[in-house]
Amino acid sequence: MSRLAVVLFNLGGPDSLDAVKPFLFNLFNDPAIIGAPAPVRWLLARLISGRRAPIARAIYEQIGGRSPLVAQTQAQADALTETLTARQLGSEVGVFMAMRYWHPLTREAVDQVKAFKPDTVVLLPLYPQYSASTSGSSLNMWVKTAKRRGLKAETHTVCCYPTERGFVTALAELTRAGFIEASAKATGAVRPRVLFSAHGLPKVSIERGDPYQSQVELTAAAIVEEMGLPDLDWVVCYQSRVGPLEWIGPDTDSEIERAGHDGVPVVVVPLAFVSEHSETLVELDIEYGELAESKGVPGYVRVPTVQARGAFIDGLADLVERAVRPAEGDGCLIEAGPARGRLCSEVGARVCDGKWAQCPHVPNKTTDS
Ligand SMILES: C=CC1=C(C)c2cc3[nH]c(cc4nc(cc5[nH]c(cc1n2)c(C)c5CCC(=O)O)C(CCC(=O)O)=C4C)c(C)c3C=C
Ligand SMILES: [Fe+2]
Ligand SMILES: [Fe+2]
Repeated sequence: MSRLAVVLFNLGGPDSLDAVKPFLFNLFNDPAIIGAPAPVRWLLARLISGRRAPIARAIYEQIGGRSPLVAQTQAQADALTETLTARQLGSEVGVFMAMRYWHPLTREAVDQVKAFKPDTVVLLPLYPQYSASTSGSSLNMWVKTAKRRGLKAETHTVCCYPTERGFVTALAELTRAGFIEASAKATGAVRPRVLFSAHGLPKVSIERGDPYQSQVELTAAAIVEEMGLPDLDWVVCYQSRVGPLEWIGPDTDSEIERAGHDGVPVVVVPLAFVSEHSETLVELDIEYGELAESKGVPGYVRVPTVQARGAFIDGLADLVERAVRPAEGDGCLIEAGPARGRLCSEVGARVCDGKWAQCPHVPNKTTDS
């Protein structure tokens, strides 16, 4: 049996108030976030991070001066190590974290993986829906850094898993509990409305073919189906708009206002995050909670993220297993790009040489319409 390294991709988060500005600089200096050429991007990143830092520091002050994202990702890594070891997927299994914008950064993860001397590496984004600005950015950074630092091993990449069974089951269970809680706050025959809230994206990214929005919609529909409640009132909406560009909608805050107007309680489900951080603990819990109150929404329940719930971790383990041992008929062949001829599983695609190949199982809004 061989040595298996699994690398979890995530965004990272500031571990102190002093780290907020350099974290933001790294974020805005990412070509997947600001597409300008290097020197211009560097200047813009300096400028925007300097301007945004006091606002962002005030946000992180409300959650103890740091993001809990890395600690929660570590808990996921520990749980996944246990599950994969129990499944005997390798003679030794190591699960590592590669954060895009703050420690442990990709270069630290590459060095740790290299020291582990793996035979096989599986790259596993903690973003269920693929976007070039998240999974794509992490993957590009990994490929570049691994090459530069001399990490050589057979590598498989999971692109995305918007309808992965364990992920959907875990979120459906949490949403059902939130729905019951919100129902208790409703009067008469009024039923709560479910707001599936995802991090937004500039419209132009979708127009260029980013499958993120269509995958977010797939996740929402899968959760609704799994919940099995007849005539459920639900909508997909988008939070966390930043910058001057036009972003996809509807906005989560306008959906909260609409619920106030309609007099229905809301159940807010973050479906593009798998851990807690500023966007859930501050934006959803505090800012939107206050907005709901001021708009007369009769009840506001925010569903927790899946974190290290058993069903989700089992789902991640299934993805790793299928990446290293694709079963006969498990997927289909990727038809274009450098990954041509490779298998893709039903819940994700393989990526080869750092290039994204569209999984034919995942509808892409812009190419389908
Ligand atoms: C699905 C996840 C995410 C997508 C897609 C995404 C795109 C995206 N984000 C920005 C700008 C910012 N994001 C910030 C924080 C942040 N973003 C995500 C996830 C996605 N971003 C998370 C989980 C977090 C929180 C990190 C933490 O607290 O640990 C921030 C910084 C926070 C702030 O200043 O408010 C910015 C800025 C863009 C421009 C973008 C798509 C192009
Ligand atoms: Fe973001
Ligand atoms: Fe496929």
